[in-house]
This record gives sequence, C-alpha cells and structure tokens, in this order.
Amino acid sequence: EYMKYKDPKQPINTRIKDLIGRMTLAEKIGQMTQIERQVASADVMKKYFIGSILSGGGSVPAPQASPSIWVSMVNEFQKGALSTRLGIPMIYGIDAVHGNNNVYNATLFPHNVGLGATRDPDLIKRIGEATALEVRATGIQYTFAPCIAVCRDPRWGRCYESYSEDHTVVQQMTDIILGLQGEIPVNHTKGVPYVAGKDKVAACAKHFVGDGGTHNGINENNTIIDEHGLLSIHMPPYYDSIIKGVATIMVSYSSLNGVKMHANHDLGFVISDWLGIDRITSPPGENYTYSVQAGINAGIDMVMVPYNYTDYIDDLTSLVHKGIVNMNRIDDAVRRILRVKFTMGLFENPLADLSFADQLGKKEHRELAREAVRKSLVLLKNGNPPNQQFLPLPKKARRILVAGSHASNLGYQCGGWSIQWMGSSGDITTGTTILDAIKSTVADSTPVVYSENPDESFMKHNDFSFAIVVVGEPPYSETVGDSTDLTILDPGPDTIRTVCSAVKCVVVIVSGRPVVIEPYVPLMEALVAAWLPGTEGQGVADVLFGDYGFTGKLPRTWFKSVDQLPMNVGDPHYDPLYPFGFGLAINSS
Ligand SMILES: OC[C@@H]1[C@@H](O)[C@H](O)[C@@H](O)c2nc(CNc3ccccc3)cn21
Repeated sequence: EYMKYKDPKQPINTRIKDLIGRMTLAEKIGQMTQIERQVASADVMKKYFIGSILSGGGSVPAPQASPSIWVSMVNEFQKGALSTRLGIPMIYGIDAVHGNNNVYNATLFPHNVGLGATRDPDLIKRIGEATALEVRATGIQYTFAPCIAVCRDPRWGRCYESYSEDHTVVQQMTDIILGLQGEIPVNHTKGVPYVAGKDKVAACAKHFVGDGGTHNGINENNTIIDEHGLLSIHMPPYYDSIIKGVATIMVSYSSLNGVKMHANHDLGFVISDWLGIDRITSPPGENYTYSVQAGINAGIDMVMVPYNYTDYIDDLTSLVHKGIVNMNRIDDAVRRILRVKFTMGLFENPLADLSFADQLGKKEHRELAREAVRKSLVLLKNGNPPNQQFLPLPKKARRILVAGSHASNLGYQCGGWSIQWMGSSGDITTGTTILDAIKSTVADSTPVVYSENPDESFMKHNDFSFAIVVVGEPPYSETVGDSTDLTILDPGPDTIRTVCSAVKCVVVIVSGRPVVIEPYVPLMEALVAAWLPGTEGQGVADVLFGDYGFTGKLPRTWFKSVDQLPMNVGDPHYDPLYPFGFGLAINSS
C-alpha cells in the first residue's frame, strides 16, 4: 500500500513526519544504535531494528578483502535491515580518514598534518571526491571524517589527524566535506545536511569540541579554556563544516573545563565515539544506565555502542518508559538520523553494487595522492653557508646511498589508521616506498645503494656522491601516540650521525608531527619534513630530484625543545626552531 515516506517525490520533512509517525519505540531506539560489524548479522538487524553498523579500526571481513567481499558483507546486513516492518535502510560507517585506509589496495593519502602543509583547499576537495569513490567501492556510505581538531600540542597522539594548530587552516580544509558529500546546490538551505548521491558519502566532523586542546596534549583528557578561546580556536571549523552541509558530528571523548563532551548539551545527527558514553563515568561503564541517560539527554542522537547493544537498547527503553528520557528527545534524534538517510537517497538506493569496484586504488587517485605528497613536503634547510643550496639532487651521480628506518617501509610512511587501527611496519598494502621512488627517479646509470643503518666501517669503505637519510616516528593511534619526548625512532639519530658525518646528506623526516631534530641540523646539508605521506612515496622523489619545487609551509610550529611545549604561533614566548608558516623554496637561479 502507498506510504508517503517511501515516495521520493515527497518533501523530506513530509517523509520524516510520515515515517516517524509509524514507528514504535523499539524501532526508534534501533535507529539510534550503531553496532560493530563483528556483532552484526542480518538477524540482529531485523530483530533489533539496528540503524547503523561500523568497522572499527582494522575491522575487515577478511584480510586483504576485495571490494566484492566488502559489498557482499554490507548488502547482507542491509537485507536484514530492509526486511523489518518499515524497511528503514541501515548506514555503514568506517574511518576513511586518509583514503579508505582499512581496505587493502586503497589509495592512502597523506594524513591531515601533511595536507595542512599544502594550504590547497581545492586539492583537499579532490581528495574528498576520490575518497568517496573508494569508500563506495566497498559498498560503504559513511565515513568518520574529517577530523577537524585544532591540535595545539604535538605531544597529543592524534596530532597528525589535525590539519593545523591554526584554526584558519583547518577551516580552509573543511572543503574536503564538499568532495566527500558533494557540492551544495544553490537552492539548498545552509546548515542542513547534504549528500549528493551514490558516488558520495556522508561525512562526520570530529571530535566535537576541543579534542585538540586537551591539557598537555593528553588524549581524551580535559580542555581547560575560556569561552573566547573555545569559540576562537576550536569552534570555528564546526561552523564551516555545518555551512558546508556536513551530515554528522562526532562527540569528543575529552572534557571541556571538567565536563565530559559526551554528557555536554546542540546539528545533522550527532554520534558518540566508541564506548564514548561509557566513559562519561570513571571508571568507564560503572553506571551504564546513567551513561545512556546523560549521553542521550545531552543531545547524542546515535550511540556507537559498539558491542553491548542489548544493554543500550534495554536501558534507553526503560529510561523512556520512566520519563527520564523524554519521547521528544527520542523523536528529535530519530528525525535527524532519518533526515541524513533520506537526503542521501539511502531509501532509493539501499543496496550497493560493484559499479565502483574499479575505483579502489585506481591510477588517477594514486596520481592525486602523489600530487598531495609533493605539495605537503616542507623544506626546512637547504645548504650550509657559504655553499650553494644542496637540493634539488642530481639524477645522475656516481653512487647514491639511501639509509634510514623509514626509507623502505610502506607501513611507516602510512602511519596510524592504515590497514590496522594503529598501522604497522612493512608491506601493509600496495604502494611505493620512498626507496623505490628514488630508484625509479634517478638515471639508469646511477647506482642506488640501500642500507637501513650503516656503520662507520661501511661508510669508510664505500664512496657515495651523497646520501638520503629517511627517519622518523613509528605508526601510532590515539593514546598510544601520546608522547612527552617526541624523539625520532632509534636508531634514527645514530643513522643521521654516522651517515651525515661521512658524506653530504639530506634528511627526510617521516612523522605525524614535529620531532626533536635541533641537535642534528648542523650535521646535514638539507632537511625535509615529509609528515605521513601514505602509499604514494613517488611524490617525495619528485621533489627531492627537482621535477617539482617545494611549496609546503609548516602547518605547525617546529619547537627547539619539548620543554617549550605547549607553544603556538601568536604566543608571547614564541621561540621556535622553525615557525608556523615556514618553508623554503628552491631558488631557480
Ligand atoms: O573507529 C571509530 C572511532 C573513530 O571514528 C574515532 O575517531 C576514534 O576516537 C575511535 N576510537 C575508537 C576506539 N578504538 C578502537 C579501534 C579499533 C579497535 C578497538 C578500539 C573507535 N573510534
């Protein structure tokens, strides 16, 4: 029989009103529930009216799963959702934060800190477009990106997920939303969620608010800041995201002046973080009923449970029956969720197909990533006076040495949130290491010798024209990445000392943030910040050997010593090694 909510010709508000009027409490609470794929099945979807599923970091249907395996899994769950009385489609979310990074063979773009160095919003928008296609290749319609944190202290383990310490750079980079979700039509009401269609995905501005301003960069900790500081530093990127039609906003684990954001009171829909409401109490989960009450009444619309969904559903149901959570709050939450699902056409196209399968890791996207790598490189030193500049390197040379822990390690150059939640070392996916990039860039007649950590004898008994030393940080995510010393992974410093005292060298730093480098700068001819470039290492060689110039500018202050932290551009005691915005160019004379 005809039902208004199923009619795409009806205005969205009419469809929402009609559908919500038909829904039972159980169906409404189901929409407010997001579960992890490991506890999901078609039967669970049908029985509990679940509205959303996610892949946590590294959670894949099979190692190196192909697009067709992903699509089959997503469609299996979707058929369960569609078999419910009202047939409300589910939405599947994943952290595609630098490409569809959990998926083998996906293009992994530079992490956000590197994209901030490009100062190129159009590039970032194109990255959003490519990312949307590679997410849809796996049948997924929703990504927990962009992270629009304004990281104020590089000791924070998630600082590489932040575009910049300067909110204006972060605001510029919210253009990625237009790539992920699609450009907003002129007649679309500003601030209302917008997702164009089958080749676009719903996005998620995160983590609301002040995640990048926690005390001493301690993850999930307390952001102590006055209203002016909050509204002038951390909030502005949310205005830009909402104006650009962002579909969802994820709440931060962190607290604001002692109040947990997950329990703090006002968008598309608001989603909690993983176990986010459990962490309202300390210890987490101590009083789950209270967590549900506080979270939902604070304005969370969908909870990323992600495992104990029957507790969540039972607790919320009884809170509503007791009138502790008002039905108006439930209806508000469900309306926001349905608005996103209707506006993105999920009711008309609930099932994925393989029409985007060839988008995964396709050449054009890798070339785009390579362009992003080129533009993300920041030249910090080039030559020791009175000599001429050292870079660009000649492609023809007698013999080149490539050394360092990060020269031939795809996992290291991708960083966290790469195939595994915390990333990992070695050949994690398809791509080009910096070593391979150098080899394919130099003249055929030029020998390239690779030694990860050569000793003095090796250096003494070998003759090189120059050396490229690639060192930096190991991959990390979230709290594991919190650091108070910010040192380069051993034996990086030794490699710099041993190689650069024996032959002229350029040091390339692969890191998620500024690291301790000041003691070694005098030893080197040139210094390049490469951040976390992702799979397309060719972009590094493109610039080192002069096929392209250096255009990157520091998106963050590079400190002299960690004792100076926190230290941001504009601070009175500003005494950096290299200031925010710094970046040398090759003079073409
Ligand atoms: O992966 C979902 C979210 C992510 O979008 C948030 O940015 C981040 O804060 C976040 N942390 C976790 C918890 N970490 C986790 C990751 C993989 C397996 C188990 C736990 C999940 N999530």
